[in-house]
Amino acid sequence: MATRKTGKKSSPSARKHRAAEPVPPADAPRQPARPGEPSARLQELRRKIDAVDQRLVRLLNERASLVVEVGKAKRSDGTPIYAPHREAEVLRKVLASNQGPLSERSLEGIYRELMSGSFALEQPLRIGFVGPPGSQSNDAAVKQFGSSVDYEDLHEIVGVFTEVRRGHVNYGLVPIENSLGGGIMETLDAFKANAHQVSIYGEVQIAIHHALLANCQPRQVRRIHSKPEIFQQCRNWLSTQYPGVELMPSASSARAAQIAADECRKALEIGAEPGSAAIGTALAGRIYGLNVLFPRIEDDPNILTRFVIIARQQARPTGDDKTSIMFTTEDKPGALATVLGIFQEAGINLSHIDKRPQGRERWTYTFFVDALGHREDPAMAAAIEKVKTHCRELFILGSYPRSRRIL
Ligand SMILES: O=C(O)C(=O)C[C@]1(C(=O)O)C=C[C@H](O)C=C1
Repeated sequence: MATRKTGKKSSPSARKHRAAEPVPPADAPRQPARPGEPSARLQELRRKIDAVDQRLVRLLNERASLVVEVGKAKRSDGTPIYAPHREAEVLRKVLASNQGPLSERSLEGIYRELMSGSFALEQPLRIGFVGPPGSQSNDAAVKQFGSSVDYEDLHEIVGVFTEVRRGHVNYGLVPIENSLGGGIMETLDAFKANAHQVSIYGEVQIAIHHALLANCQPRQVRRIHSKPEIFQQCRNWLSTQYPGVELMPSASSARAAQIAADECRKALEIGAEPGSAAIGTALAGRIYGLNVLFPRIEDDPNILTRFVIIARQQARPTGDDKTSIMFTTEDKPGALATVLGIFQEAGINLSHIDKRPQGRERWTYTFFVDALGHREDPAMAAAIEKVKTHCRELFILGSYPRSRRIL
């Protein structure tokens, strides 16, 4: 109810007769606002946004109250806090109901952050990643789990497996395949050593973008730090934009950002011109205090890295899943073809295959395949049982929702 200057509340009839503040129609000639002053139209639109925000805050907290109850229910029946099948369902329903103008990418980003907040309401989560902070893996973890969980730099891929296995982190995120370089052998080897205790619980596809980061003007750049393979991925851009610059190899793009920031700071302390830059993620720029001079300088804008989320739990079916299987075949001609043929006969599509030396006998291999479907699907379960009869060893690394979007 409106309150007049006296503080008394006005009666509905009195309000009815008070001349409402004129709201110019959308197509009215724009009243020239005083310099620096928003126009009447802009002010009215902002008032409407404020009113919508009030409703949104109420709805978000209504949703959060339900999530608190979800957390209690999960604790009483031991259901995992992070539920990728439910996350996939929430995102699918939300995006299906989106009529715009908000883009799907924006709406997904909002909901990922909303679900990150849910974790904080249900139970604080710790996510292990391969650092240093600002690495591509850190960028992928934050894009997947949002800002309301704790992150722990476990330095090496094998360290993420170890800490997930020990329960020191709830989930881990490790790179498994890059569209340029293929399979990440440290991850494949880590699965060979941990297949009993760690499962693949989800997957994340990240578009890899490299930015030139520095605290100086573009023309002042004299040396650029980064990983050798990142210099390769930006070779054409570097040769046209910075043909004479000194390229300084570093162990990681995040470390490169740290070094460039330190060199810039030392130069400024002695009054010298800072000339150090790094190629890394925009996240690394934010962490180490470097500006993005040029975003997306990679020669190929379609580089993707696929990460897997590892856990001590198994993900439930969603109807759109993948099953990753690791196996060594018998040492006889055509053994691998026989295994692949079993999936083909079962009408199961294989989306990925990779191999690593088996490690015990020379020229024997451990194979990794991704089959479309969940291990609980009858056709998949039957095919896997048949494949086992042609393998020395077979481990199901995990069944999990297929990643349908690139973050
Ligand atoms: O429904 C659940 O299991 C929740 O934990 C809630 C919720 C959500 O915010 O919608 C949060 C986290 C997810 O992994 C899935 C969904």
